[in-house]
Amino acid sequence: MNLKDYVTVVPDYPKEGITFKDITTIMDNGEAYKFATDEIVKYAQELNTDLIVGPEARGFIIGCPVAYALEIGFAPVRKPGKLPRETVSVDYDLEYGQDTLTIHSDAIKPGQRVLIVDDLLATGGTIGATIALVEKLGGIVVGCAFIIELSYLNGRDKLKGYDMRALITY
Ligand SMILES: O=P(O)(O)OC[C@H]1O[C@H](OP(=O)(O)OP(=O)(O)O)[C@H](O)[C@@H]1O
Ligand SMILES: Nc1ncnc2[nH]cnc12
Repeated sequence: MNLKDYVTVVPDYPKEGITFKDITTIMDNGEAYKFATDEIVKYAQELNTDLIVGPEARGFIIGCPVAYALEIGFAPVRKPGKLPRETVSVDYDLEYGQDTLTIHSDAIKPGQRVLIVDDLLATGGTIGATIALVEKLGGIVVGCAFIIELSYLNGRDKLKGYDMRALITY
């Protein structure tokens, strides 16, 4: 299957000059959504993953079915004020803004092999912050998986030394 055929490219969203890659047209096609999930499941198996960690909101859409298929846990990374118990947090930059991410302090057991899953790698800010959160809690980041990588934003340069897998590259 050519997964790229299922991505919808939206010019000038959410701001002029940003070319938005919309994955909802992967998700609303059962075959494409399963194909994308299965590819990440295979990658997670190669890495002997113990736990999936995904940033809100689109990291949940991709990460949760991967965790379900592998019968392992999923730990959510969320924007501030959304997790009810003690958290750790990290500030980060986006392609179009700035934000903070948090995770429950007890979400990861020290030494757990964590695969980080998100829909898209752009500048790498979100994944850099998610890596920092996992490592603060003593987790081992074994890899990062995406549906899409925007290689022209050079996100990988910020994330040297980490194994990365993207299903589609622009
Ligand atoms: O590599 P980066 O430059 O950090 O950008 C990638 C992130 O941006 C988007 O999320 P966004 O923060 O827009 O939140 P959403 O998933 O809640 O829409 C996307 O889902 C990634 O998580
Ligand atoms: N260009 C883009 N398309 C979709 N999601 C994004 N998140 C950050 N940049 C994005």
